[in-house]
Amino acid sequence: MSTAATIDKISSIIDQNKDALIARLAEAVEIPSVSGSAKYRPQVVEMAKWMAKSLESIGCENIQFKELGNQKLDGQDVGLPPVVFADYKSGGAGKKTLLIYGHYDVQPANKSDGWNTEPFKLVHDEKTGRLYGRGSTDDKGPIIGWINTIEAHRQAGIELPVNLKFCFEGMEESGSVGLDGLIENEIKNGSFFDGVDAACISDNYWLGTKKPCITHGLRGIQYFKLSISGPGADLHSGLFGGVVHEPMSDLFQIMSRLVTPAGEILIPGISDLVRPLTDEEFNRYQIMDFTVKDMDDATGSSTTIADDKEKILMARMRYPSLSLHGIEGAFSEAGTKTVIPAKVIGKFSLRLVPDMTPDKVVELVEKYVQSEWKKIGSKNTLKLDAEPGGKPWLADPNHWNYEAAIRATEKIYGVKPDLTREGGSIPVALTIADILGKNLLLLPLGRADDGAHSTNEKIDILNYIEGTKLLGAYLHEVAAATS
Ligand SMILES: C[C@H](N)C(=O)N[C@@H](Cc1c[nH]cn1)C(=O)O
Ligand SMILES: [Zn+2]
Ligand SMILES: [Zn+2]
Repeated sequence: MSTAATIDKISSIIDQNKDALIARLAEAVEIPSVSGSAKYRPQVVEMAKWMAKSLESIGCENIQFKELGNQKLDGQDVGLPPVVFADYKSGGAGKKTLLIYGHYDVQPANKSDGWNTEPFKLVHDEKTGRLYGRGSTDDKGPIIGWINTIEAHRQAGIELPVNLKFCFEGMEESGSVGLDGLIENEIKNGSFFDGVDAACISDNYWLGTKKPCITHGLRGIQYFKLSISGPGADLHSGLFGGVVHEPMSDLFQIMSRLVTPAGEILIPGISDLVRPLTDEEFNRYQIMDFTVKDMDDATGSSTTIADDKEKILMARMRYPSLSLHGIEGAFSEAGTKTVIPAKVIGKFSLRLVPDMTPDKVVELVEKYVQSEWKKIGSKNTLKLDAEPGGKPWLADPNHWNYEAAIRATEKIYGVKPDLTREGGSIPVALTIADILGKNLLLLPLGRADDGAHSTNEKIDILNYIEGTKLLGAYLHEVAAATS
């Protein structure tokens, strides 16, 4: 059978399976595998077991739970969720082997954050053809897409044209703690990664809502927690307002000196680390199929800082950013409590681009925050904690892995995909690319307006089903590619 006929046959089985594939995603969404909170750790482990069971059901072998030890979280000592390794051995000599990475953990979600539906229940909106639920697009839909496509091959009696090695982690949304070390150790002492020819991750999004893309870069991330404490307990502002240095006023001072409302990072030395823009790179932004409206649709507003396409694209893909995320310990409920919080923790992060490194960023931020703190002259105590960082990643797209993904996209969607860089971060990407020394590609399923990390996260059924077909088509195009 020709590659095109095989892809058609697999695609028609995926279409027939549609309801079952939605039910599979629903099962996964119902497990609240939130990695960032100690309270949900048992559910993250439950999700690892669910993954292992699903991988076994489609014929994977050598399924292993790689334990990573413990971590301190929310003041407790909790076990890290395991990394799930599995092999899909297709048999037959001379087949390529692909490493597939994904994550089974999710960001936190509460209905009270502003969700229209229960976040850990997959809700099918028949009118729009959308599936709402935490993890639907980030990253449960995509990782289940791999399972779906293998299942369709087995049902069609078509051998997979490549061997697969799966690496699914449960800590991606919380800094991928322990994963780099595990991979390094496995390469030194184990054999799981032997024979890998290239790698693919499906864990990002199209640039807009209509046109697929493939992605050759990610920003890195460095997250900070800035604690300011002073009074021995929360105080009455009538009795102590104007009398003591207030932790919250100090924190606002420091936080407001990190970034301007126009997004300019105020920390000296950061912009010097950014790789200069070349004409060739600028040309890539000019030809990307993207409008300001696409960004407005994705944000549900007209609030872009820049008004032209190239500046918006570069702000997301090639420049660093600094975002303020929240304040722990501050009064945040409805009503008018007149309290002076005794301790507040400001949360902020920087997205990193080539040639920034987490270590260098931590050094610059620490130096700046300490110097600003001295200027404030408060008697309170400041402590800055840096979370584990993730480096940026940029790949050369002139590789058979990318050519295969382009052809697969053309077959499924009938268009040549945009070649993009992603603004988000996948800390392990650089490890896979550098330590394994193999080409890595990002092949997204979801759209820009999916609301990953946000309220009402969704994946369109079209993206989930066509995306499942795309992953299958990609495997066939990889097999057909001349390396
Ligand atoms: C791009 C990927 N789907 C994702 O959302 N990654 C997270 C990773 C993260 C979260 N905290 C630390 N790293 C992201 O980019 O925020
Ligand atoms: Zn993700
Ligand atoms: Zn995410």
